[in-house]
Amino acid sequence: MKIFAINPGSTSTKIALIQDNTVLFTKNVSHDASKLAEFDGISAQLPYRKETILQILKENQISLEDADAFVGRGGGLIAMEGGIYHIDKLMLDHAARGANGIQHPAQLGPQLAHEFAQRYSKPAFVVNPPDVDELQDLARMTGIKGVYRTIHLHALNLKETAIRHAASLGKTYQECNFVVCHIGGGVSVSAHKYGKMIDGYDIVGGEGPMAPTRCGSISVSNLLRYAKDKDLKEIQSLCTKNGGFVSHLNISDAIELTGRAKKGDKEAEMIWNTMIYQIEKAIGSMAVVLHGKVDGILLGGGMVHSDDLVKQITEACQWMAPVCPYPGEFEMEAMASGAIRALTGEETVKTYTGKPVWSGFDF
Ligand SMILES: Nc1ncnc2c1ncn2[C@@H]1O[C@H](COP(=O)(O)OP(=O)(O)O)[C@@H](O)[C@H]1O
Ligand SMILES: CCCC(=O)OP(=O)(O)O
Repeated sequence: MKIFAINPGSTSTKIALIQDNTVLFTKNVSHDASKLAEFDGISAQLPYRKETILQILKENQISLEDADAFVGRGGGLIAMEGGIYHIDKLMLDHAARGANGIQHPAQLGPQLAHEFAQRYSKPAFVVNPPDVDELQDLARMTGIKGVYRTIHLHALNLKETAIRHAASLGKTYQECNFVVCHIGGGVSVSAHKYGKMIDGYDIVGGEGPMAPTRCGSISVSNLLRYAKDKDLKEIQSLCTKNGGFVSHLNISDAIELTGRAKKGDKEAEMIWNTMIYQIEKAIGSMAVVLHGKVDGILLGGGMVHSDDLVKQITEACQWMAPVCPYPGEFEMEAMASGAIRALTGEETVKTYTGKPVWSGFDF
């Protein structure tokens, strides 16, 4: 079966044509930040991202006529169970307007997959979007009455990495406990207990470790002091695109940051080591969530290509469980294999309800 997968990210659009387990064609287009800044809101980027994809297909003489399904990374959706979802009218509406209040390019995924699927009259799916919420009750409560936690993170890659690592141990995802991280443009750290992601962070809401484009957790009073004479939008953008490395040095590229550190830039070195330190602390807290019964600490994402990052995390965390690096991501393959499971009937396809998967405590 041939699947066309579309993964719009904060700085890139990744596409792949995958047949069964073989990647026939893949391309990662980086977008100039100033080009993306021209658009007013994420959904306004849709025609530009679509045109970019059509151009690549044309240049590489790729036909989608015989694709069996189209799959997009989801986003902008109301908290939902993990799984494979039909892209329907309600999902499209929520993705287009960012119904969860977050603006992230992942919400273009369903819209793009739907447009291609319509063109070729084929089905369209979303697999484990960032809005997957399988939190245990204890992870939902906060210290403010009426305010409850929900999470937005790299659910697709976290779950796929866990599924693959479990298989490498001769087990299923449902038989293992893992702390799983995605260390890329955003940084996700999560606890997976017997096939459910029971805790994690809202990495577009200002939770978790600092990341190249995100400020991460910060004390409320520090933030209020900082925000006193600033616009709310400016503060929100620290949580999604202008925090972290960008706030400090106006760059998001970890290769450049570590390059500067190697040349003796003490500030760059401190920022790099601080991010890693915060990731280590987050891993420790997720190991506690699992009561120390951890079959592995799995590291995915682009920055896991850095030997220094893997070495530091391994030294700090290997006393808890084996640290296993998976540099890069399995997002394209995860989307395609989800679509194949949907087409073969191996996994039931869910319908997006637009209602939060959790609606409050009974007390
Ligand atoms: N060899 C490397 N060393 C350090 N950082 C790297 C390396 N390769 C890629 N990266 C960094 O990984 C980040 C992008 O990760 P990626 O997982 O692709 O992002 P996203 O989560 O946005 O898809 C960038 O900051 C990039 O500089
Ligand atoms: C919306 C959460 C997923 C995420 O942060 O993705 P990127 O790292 O690609 O921006």
